Amino acid sequence: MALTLEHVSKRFGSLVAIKDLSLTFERGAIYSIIGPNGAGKSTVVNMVAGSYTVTSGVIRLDAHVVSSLAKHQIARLGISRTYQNLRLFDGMSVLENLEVCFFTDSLPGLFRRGGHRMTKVERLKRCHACLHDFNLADVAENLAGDLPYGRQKVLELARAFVTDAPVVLLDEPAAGLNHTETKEMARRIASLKRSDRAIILVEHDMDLVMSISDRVDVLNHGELLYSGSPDAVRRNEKVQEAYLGTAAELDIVRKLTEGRRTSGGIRAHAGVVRH
Ligand SMILES: Nc1ncnc2c1ncn2[C@@H]1O[C@H](COP(=O)(O)OP(=O)(O)OP(=O)(O)O)[C@@H](O)[C@H]1O
Repeated sequence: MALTLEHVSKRFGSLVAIKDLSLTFERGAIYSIIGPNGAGKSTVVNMVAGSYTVTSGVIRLDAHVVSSLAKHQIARLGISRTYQNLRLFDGMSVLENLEVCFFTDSLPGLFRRGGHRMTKVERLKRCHACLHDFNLADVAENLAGDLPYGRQKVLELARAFVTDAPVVLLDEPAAGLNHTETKEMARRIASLKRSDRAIILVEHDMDLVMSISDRVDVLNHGELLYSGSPDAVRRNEKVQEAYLGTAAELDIVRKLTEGRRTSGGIRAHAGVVRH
């Protein structure tokens, strides 16, 4: 039982963002997709979640072809996600931000469990358990927009898990976090690994990626450059050449600028560090 990408390609006009990509993600593991800026990582997440259509190929969740479904149908099947940039409802409370995840009819892209409409009591019980698990119970009634950035990232994470989705896509969960918060985020994500769930993350922080991933998939120019265990990826010369050398340099920049809030993390593009 798995999420599979079978010969998936994505074009934006003349640009081939993803080229003939085939990957399988089984439940019970944490996967990371890494690669240079523009490699196609977010495009993969966006295709799986239904934000982008595929140009060719098929994406399946078990027996379901998800690549022909709308975003809210995919969410309902059990694929939830976070975004590179926070997408919380700032004017709603922390608790309400979790509650809305159960209504996909009115809010496409958010998740309602397998077509079963839970009672309000069931939903609230689940949300409160989630607040407790994610250490957010003390701010349940606060406005999401009033939380410090680090806790907003935790809330965003909690939203992806509150509905118990079997596939969770995390797009740069550590973007903009300082070193301590990033370590805490890594610990938190690792603790969310379960035999009935696949966690797939796109992340530039190599310490986080290497410390929690069961498998790392390296993309370069929209193609799979290498796939393997963190150790194997670290040792691979092609990966070092295409990405990890740059990532190590970036890590130095990140540490120097640690704790500064950014919209999409501190990332390099053609040698330019963006804030
Ligand atoms: N909606 C879009 N329209 C046109 N081009 C796009 C769109 N989304 C992505 N692209 C292009 O597709 C390529 C892959 O982009 P993508 O965002 O998937 O890369 P990435 O690996 O996630 O990069 P980053 O690490 O910077 O987030 C890039 O050349 C990007 O400019």
